[in-house]
Amino acid sequence: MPKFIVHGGKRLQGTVVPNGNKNAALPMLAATLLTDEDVFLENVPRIKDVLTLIELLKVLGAEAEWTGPNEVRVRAANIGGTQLDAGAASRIRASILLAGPMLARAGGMQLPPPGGDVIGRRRVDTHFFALQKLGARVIEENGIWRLQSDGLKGANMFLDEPSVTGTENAVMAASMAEGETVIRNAAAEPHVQDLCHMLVKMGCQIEGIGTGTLRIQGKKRLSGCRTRITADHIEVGSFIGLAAVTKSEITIKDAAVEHLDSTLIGFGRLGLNVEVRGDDLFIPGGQDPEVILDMGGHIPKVDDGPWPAFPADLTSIALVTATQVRGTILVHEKMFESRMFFADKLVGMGARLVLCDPHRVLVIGPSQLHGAIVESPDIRAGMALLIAALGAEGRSEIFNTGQIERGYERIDERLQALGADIRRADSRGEAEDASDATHRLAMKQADAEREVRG
Ligand SMILES: CC(=O)N[C@H]1[C@@H](OP(=O)(O)OP(=O)(O)OC[C@H]2O[C@@H](n3ccc(=O)[nH]c3=O)[C@H](O)[C@@H]2O)O[C@H](CO)[C@@H](O)[C@@H]1O
Ligand SMILES: C=C(OP(=O)(O)O)C(=O)O
Repeated sequence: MPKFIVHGGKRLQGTVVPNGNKNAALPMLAATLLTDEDVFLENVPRIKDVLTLIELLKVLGAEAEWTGPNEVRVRAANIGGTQLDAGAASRIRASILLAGPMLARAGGMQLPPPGGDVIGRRRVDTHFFALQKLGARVIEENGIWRLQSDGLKGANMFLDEPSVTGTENAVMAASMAEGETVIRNAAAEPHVQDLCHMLVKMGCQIEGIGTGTLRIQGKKRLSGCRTRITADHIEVGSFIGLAAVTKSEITIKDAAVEHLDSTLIGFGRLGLNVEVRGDDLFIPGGQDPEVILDMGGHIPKVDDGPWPAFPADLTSIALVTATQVRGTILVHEKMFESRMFFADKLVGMGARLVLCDPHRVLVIGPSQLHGAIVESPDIRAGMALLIAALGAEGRSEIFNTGQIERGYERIDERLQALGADIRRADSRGEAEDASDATHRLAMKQADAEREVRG
């Protein structure tokens, strides 16, 4: 099983450029199915989830190739298959994003349950509610969903919660539905906005992008387009946490600062100084941050919520950061039931904190972290543990790196470039798991394709 070996306690220094947003790349790849013309996506992160989704697009009959280190061309001229392999679909959450486009373009598909992070129950009711409102039929048979439609029709709907991927599915289906669709209580995250801007380039009319009400005029036919994925605000937040925990001076270039208000408020409560310089962030080194108390001297919290609130995906990073800040703060992750469980692993590394319940962790900092052997339970907890290891005294081993690499491209190389002592190792004699082997193969294929193209 691959692992990272880290010798922590070193100050890092340098500039890092965030990759394109994972959670935008996935729906935008799914949206390529909405047209029979070429779609070029720029700034696509070369991460495991993206490679898996490209595999699934190919199963459905699309041509897809890397046309640059981070550029993908997809042409879904002839959609052939309408059935996905359950193994591949269950490796990523985003397989469910094929539902909307396949209903719109091919009249349906058979969809196995999606995978994604094991961070608590992940309901899909909002997706099916929205698709049914647009006229789809959903039949569950032996754990597979059969989705069918004889033509989608625009509708006025209020989502029971602003589900991110649920909204994305609804928008993609509505983009080719007959007439107008209004989605109220829609999610408005930067990735939902990126997807909507792409659909507009493809010829669909959408009003209200970035708000909780989207008004979509469906089109019979959408065209190809070229579009760029915005910088990943979750990666930016992760690098802020990295700088804080390792007390390093780091510049984050092209950080899409227009999406960072709530993130900077969250890290601001942790007393961290982050300077916005144009579209870059500069985090001065050697900081000794102290929690900023609420008025009256009350204990503050970093808590998440639907956009534009502090992102749920950054709560794990906020937690590890809080272990290195003077004072007491509550980290409250309201959405997922098990995302905070990795707090125990931080305790094992020396952090002083109390896991109050599945959602709330009270952190009393700072504490001296020491190296440990740990396993990444999910993508963000994995990144938080990697950050902890880089700030800790001594040697750490982080297993299940595949989780981290679902979302962070070449993270070991990028950390090395900042001066981190991290290397990748394979424990000899141990078999790789199936998804790691597929990832390696897909990476090789992508590189070979690139070589052929010169
Ligand atoms: C591929 C992708 O884009 N994944 C993201 C997407 O997942 P995903 O789209 O699966 O997440 P949802 O927005 O559907 O909701 C996630 C969970 O939060 C709960 N919930 C949701 C909305 C709400 O207002 N209150 C609430 O408690 C839901 O019940 C659900 O259990 O959005 C999540 C929430 O930002 C992120 O963590 C994931 O990284
Ligand atoms: C939870 C996440 O991803 P996914 O929804 O793909 O599991 C994440 O990006 O933090």
